[in-house]
Amino acid sequence: MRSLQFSVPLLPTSRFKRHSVRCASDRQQLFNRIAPVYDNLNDLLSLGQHRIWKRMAVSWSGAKTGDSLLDLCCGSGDLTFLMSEKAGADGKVIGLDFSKEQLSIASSRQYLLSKACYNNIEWVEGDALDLPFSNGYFDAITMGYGLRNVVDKRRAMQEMFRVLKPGSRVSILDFNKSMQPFTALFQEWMIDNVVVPTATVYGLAKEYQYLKTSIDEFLTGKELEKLALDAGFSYARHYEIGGGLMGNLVAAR
Ligand SMILES: C/C(=C\Cc1cc(O)c2ccccc2c1O)CCC[C@H](C)CCC[C@H](C)CCCC(C)C
Ligand SMILES: C[S@@+](CC[C@H](N)C(=O)[O-])C[C@H]1O[C@@H](n2cnc3c(N)ncnc32)[C@H](O)[C@@H]1O
Repeated sequence: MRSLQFSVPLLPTSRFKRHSVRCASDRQQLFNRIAPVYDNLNDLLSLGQHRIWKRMAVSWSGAKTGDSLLDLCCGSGDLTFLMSEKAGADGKVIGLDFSKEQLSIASSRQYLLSKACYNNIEWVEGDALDLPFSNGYFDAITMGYGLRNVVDKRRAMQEMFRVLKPGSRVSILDFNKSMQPFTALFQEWMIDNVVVPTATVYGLAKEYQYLKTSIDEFLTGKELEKLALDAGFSYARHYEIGGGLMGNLVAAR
């Protein structure tokens, strides 16, 4: 899975195997199962809007040419590819995920899309709760639809803080747990009446029903800002996007 164009100081990967995987293994299996349809369903269900939200997330990360960048919970790589375009040939990008199936799709997309700058990408199978990187290594981090899915959000935020350089930013895109009753009801209605019925066609009803539970159990924008400040970030601001259905937390170390 790892490409060998450049070498990032990875800590021994056995750390990944020792921690968190077992308790997170249901989620890992869920993301392995949905991998074959994940990209198509995102385009269909969001009417392509997720591509705009992802561009916004990358722009908020402050990533620039020559940077060392990290895309956490990269899945099939949408944000990693956008980060790769920002970093350019002199930069490097790591896409990290714990789902082998998602990483395998990401890696084949890298090959099929065959843009020269994508040579700066390395795919790493690993745990967002126990990052195999040294302190203060990255110039910017993105995480798209990942924080809601990790079993320990506080730990994930602490790990992002640890591997970021002082002054650098993390940009975290996810569903917004809205405080507006109409937005929250509309979001729930969309999942019950559009998302789950569509996923049912592919035999993935349960996997997409999980979306609703995970949003219920997620944090509001204000709570996310507090989580980041508690983890040590000096600045944190949550923006509602996509008509309030989505949110993006920007935090600076
Ligand atoms: C981007 C989408 C889903 C990502 C996604 C995230 C997860 O954590 C999952 C977990 C388990 C299974 C699947 C996923 C998963 O696919 C698609 C989002 C679609 C929205 C629910 C609906 C968007 C509605 C509108 C078309 C947007 C209108 C915006 C307008 C500006 C008001
Ligand atoms: C909804 S997908 C998002 C994929 C991609 N970032 C995007 O925006 O389309 C969530 C991803 O988080 C990954 N994930 C969840 N918990 C993780 C963890 N503890 N460590 C690494 N990856 C994790 C899953 O395997 C899955 O690929």
